[in-house]
Amino acid sequence: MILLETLLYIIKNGKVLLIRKKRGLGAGYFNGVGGKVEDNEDVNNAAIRECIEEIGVKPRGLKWMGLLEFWNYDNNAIESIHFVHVFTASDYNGEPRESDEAEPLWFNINEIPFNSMWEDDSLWLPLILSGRRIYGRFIFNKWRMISHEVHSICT
Ligand SMILES: Nc1ncnc2c1[nH]c(=O)n2[C@H]1C[C@H](O)[C@@H](COP(=O)(O)OP(=O)(O)OP(=O)(O)O)O1
Repeated sequence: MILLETLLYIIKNGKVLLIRKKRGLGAGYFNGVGGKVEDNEDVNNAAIRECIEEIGVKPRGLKWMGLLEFWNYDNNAIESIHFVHVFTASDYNGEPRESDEAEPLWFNINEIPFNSMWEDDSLWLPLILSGRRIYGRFIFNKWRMISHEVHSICT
């Protein structure tokens, strides 16, 4: 199964808006807003749609910040490959609100709750939050990370 997905981080006044995911893959973890890109949708519009659906705000000032690959194995068999386009946004319209998918919460940029996030996040999210564009590839077995690589994208 190959999936095309998005992640979006709204960064404003030295804080980043994360969600506590309430259901599905990664439930209980903090993450950016995001999810699967739909048919006939580009990745920018998917990132905007997921943000509106999950926390009720329309992000503004979107910047493409990189591509992450998550390869998940179940022992020797590939279970899923996720190609995830990552964005930041500098502002938004509306007021963040909870949905059945997500609870939005602001964190200081230097107080990200990495202990309650996907294991890979601490390897790349600080780079994105400092304005670097990146490519990352993370290999998991049953969603436990077994190897990784992270590179800055030359601009
Ligand atoms: N390992 C890792 N680190 C950080 N982020 C993620 C992962 N694996 C992941 O899947 N993700 C991200 C990528 C996506 O943004 C979400 C998963 O999206 P999901 O909730 O499955 O997609 P939706 O389209 O919102 O879900 P449904 O509507 O189908 O329930 O996690």
